[in-house]
Amino acid sequence: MAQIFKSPAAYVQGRDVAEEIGSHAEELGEEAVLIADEIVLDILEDRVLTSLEDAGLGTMSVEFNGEASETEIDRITSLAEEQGIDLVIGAGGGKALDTAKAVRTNIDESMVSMPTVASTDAPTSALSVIYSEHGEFQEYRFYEDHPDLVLVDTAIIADAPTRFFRSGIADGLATWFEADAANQSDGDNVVGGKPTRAGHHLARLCYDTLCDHGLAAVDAVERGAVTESVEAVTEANTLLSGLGFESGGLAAAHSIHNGLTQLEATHDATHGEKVNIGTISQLALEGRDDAFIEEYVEFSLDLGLPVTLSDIGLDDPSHNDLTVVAEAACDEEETIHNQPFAVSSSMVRDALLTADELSRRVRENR
Ligand SMILES: NC(=O)c1ccc[n+]([C@@H]2O[C@H](COP(=O)([O-])OP(=O)(O)OC[C@H]3O[C@@H](n4cnc5c(N)ncnc54)[C@H](O)[C@@H]3O)[C@@H](O)[C@H]2O)c1
Ligand SMILES: [Zn+2]
Repeated sequence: MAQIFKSPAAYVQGRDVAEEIGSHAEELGEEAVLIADEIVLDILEDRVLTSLEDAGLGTMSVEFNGEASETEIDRITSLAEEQGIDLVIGAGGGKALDTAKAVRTNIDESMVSMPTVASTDAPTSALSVIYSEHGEFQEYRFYEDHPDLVLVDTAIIADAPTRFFRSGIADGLATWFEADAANQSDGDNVVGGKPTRAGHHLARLCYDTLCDHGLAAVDAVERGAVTESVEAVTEANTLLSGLGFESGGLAAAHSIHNGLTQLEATHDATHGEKVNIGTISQLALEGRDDAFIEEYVEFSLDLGLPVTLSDIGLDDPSHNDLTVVAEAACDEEETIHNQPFAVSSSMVRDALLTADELSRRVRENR
């Protein structure tokens, strides 16, 4: 199988770049629709539409209802078709962006992805995670095309609740451990090929950037400040993590995350928060040295990330609950089989239990 690397055509990041969207997007279409929920429209609708209109584009906005569901995608697709839209602009968190990607694919036109939180690596990818109207996971949908432009205004990112920013760091830290496992096992990446050196090394750069700048960036975002560390971590959470996971490959941490979503009690934890439990469990599954796992848990605690099952809503989960998680994580379609050794559901359940106990001990000894 060939090595494949894919990415968005352009990435623009900086303080107040939302106001420049017109100059970056003017070649992409003539009639633009902005898809964002009420909170996000409040934050940027005026600025974004004015900039697009100044660049000569026609504009409209559609309020996103909050769920990346088939019904919502169909509703917005019909509106876009009626209005002759040829440029879809998605703004918000992962769900708004995943919805915009699906609408863009339905109408087969251009797309700008505008994350307003650095909470996941969804902004740069060519896939959507689709849910039922009630928020149950349904499927991954893979697309031919990436967004034509990803535009990230770091003033908006720094102003958003810090919890999103921390969650994006967890999603980004996992990227390296998973891409490295996929590389060691000669596994497949998410864009249908083997990892390139670029995919693997961008995942490593993501990890190093987060280790070097994560704590000071969280401090800055707590106060709504934009610093060079915030720029570095925003790029790591968004661009490096996105390219790293798609072109480098996923492995156990995200499969364990997907398994955890089977339990209703975890639904209040963010994507990145559940991924962090997946990462610590992956390290336990791999049999990493005690010192290495403990250092990772310490870093997570310093960042304000969850480390135990009860931190993500699972107080005292039953043996049966953890078996459900572990079995879902080991589904034959899951990326956990990119680990460089055979993985069974009992190994995953025991890794979850071990990671939980180890993290509890590290926290108690602080
Ligand atoms: N497609 C991919 O490659 C990919 C990758 C990772 C995660 N995901 C998906 O992304 C989703 C999770 O995304 P998420 O964690 O961003 O959460 P989300 O999209 O569910 O929610 C984001 C929330 O933040 C609010 N918000 C956005 N910007 C804000 C701002 N500047 N200030 C205040 N509030 C703001 C929104 O109103 C919304 O309530 C899940 O559905 C997950 O499956 C997809
Ligand atoms: Zn993720």
